[in-house]
Amino acid sequence: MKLKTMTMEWTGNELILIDQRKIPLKEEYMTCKTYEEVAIAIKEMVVRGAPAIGASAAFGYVLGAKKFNVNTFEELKEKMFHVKEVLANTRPTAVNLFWALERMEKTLLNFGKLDGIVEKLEEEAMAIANEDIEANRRMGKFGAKLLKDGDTVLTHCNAGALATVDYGTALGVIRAAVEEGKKIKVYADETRPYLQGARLTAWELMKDGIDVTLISDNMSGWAMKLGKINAVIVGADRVAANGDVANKIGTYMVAVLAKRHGIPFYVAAPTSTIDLNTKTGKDIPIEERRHTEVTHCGGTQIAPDNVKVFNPAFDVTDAELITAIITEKGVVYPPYEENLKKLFEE
Ligand SMILES: CSC[C@@H](O)[C@@H](O)C(=O)COP(=O)(O)O
Repeated sequence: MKLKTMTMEWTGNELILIDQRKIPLKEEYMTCKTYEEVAIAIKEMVVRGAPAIGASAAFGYVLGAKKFNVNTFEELKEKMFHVKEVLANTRPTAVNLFWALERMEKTLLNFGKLDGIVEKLEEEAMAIANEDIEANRRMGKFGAKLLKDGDTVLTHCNAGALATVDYGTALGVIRAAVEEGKKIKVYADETRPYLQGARLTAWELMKDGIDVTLISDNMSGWAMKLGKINAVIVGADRVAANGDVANKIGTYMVAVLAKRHGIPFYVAAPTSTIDLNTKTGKDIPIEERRHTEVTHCGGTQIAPDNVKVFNPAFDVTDAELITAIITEKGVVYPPYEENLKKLFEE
């Protein structure tokens, strides 16, 4: 079983990830042969973006199962509880990570025997990856209907092919609209402090020949006021049952600005990102990352030594600021509590 996209390659024995820390200056790859290496790749953001993290963790789980020379299924089960824990203890906010690991563990437990388990787990990881590509394409088709020829879309962070197995969520919607022949321009927030917009979104869209203009985060309000933006589309790391959305830090600010200017604010997220077990945004764990992400830029110190820093990697946008959530099962409008639940009932 094999899979190869721009973001990741599964060879059957290893997971090869494009090193997203190096883009756009270098195209380098990290080869993970063990589940521990996959955990490091997720934690250090070699791979990032909710669905890409989920699929990588699933392949990491397979690498874990391959590693152990055990005699009984019980022994394997014990070892795999640990593998799951190591992979889960990497990044707390994106629910796709836990969703994928739960799915892998359920497959293991349901299979219940040693013989053939690695193949079974590999099949499941491949399904997770392929379903993500399929979901993004479907989301793209639904979302493209919300855009008209000539629109300029503002996006935040990178919710593109690099953040997923392929095609992207927010950028998937833009790609689909462009594929339909619509002329769409994109404004990409640089997305301080980690600069996923400047480094990844700009790179990815330019590679595809999609018209992209880079702005720093503090320019989005002014760009809206000047009438340059027709819609905002972002991805999500976790959608709570009431429709609150955790996404890259700065998303909330953009949503407030969009409301002020009467611009539709869309979230594109597969159902694997919707977490009905998390009631509201208040219950979503927000990752805090190292202070050097704020005090340094491209390796250069830009702030005084020992300055105090607050570096939450995500924020929560209240459901009331969100015009619609685009999923692979269709576009969901308020009331979210009721309508998100329906997605899982069909
Ligand atoms: C399709 S990806 C959606 C989100 O995961 C994305 O917008 C985001 O916030 C990524 O954060 P990151 O910290 O780069 O993993």
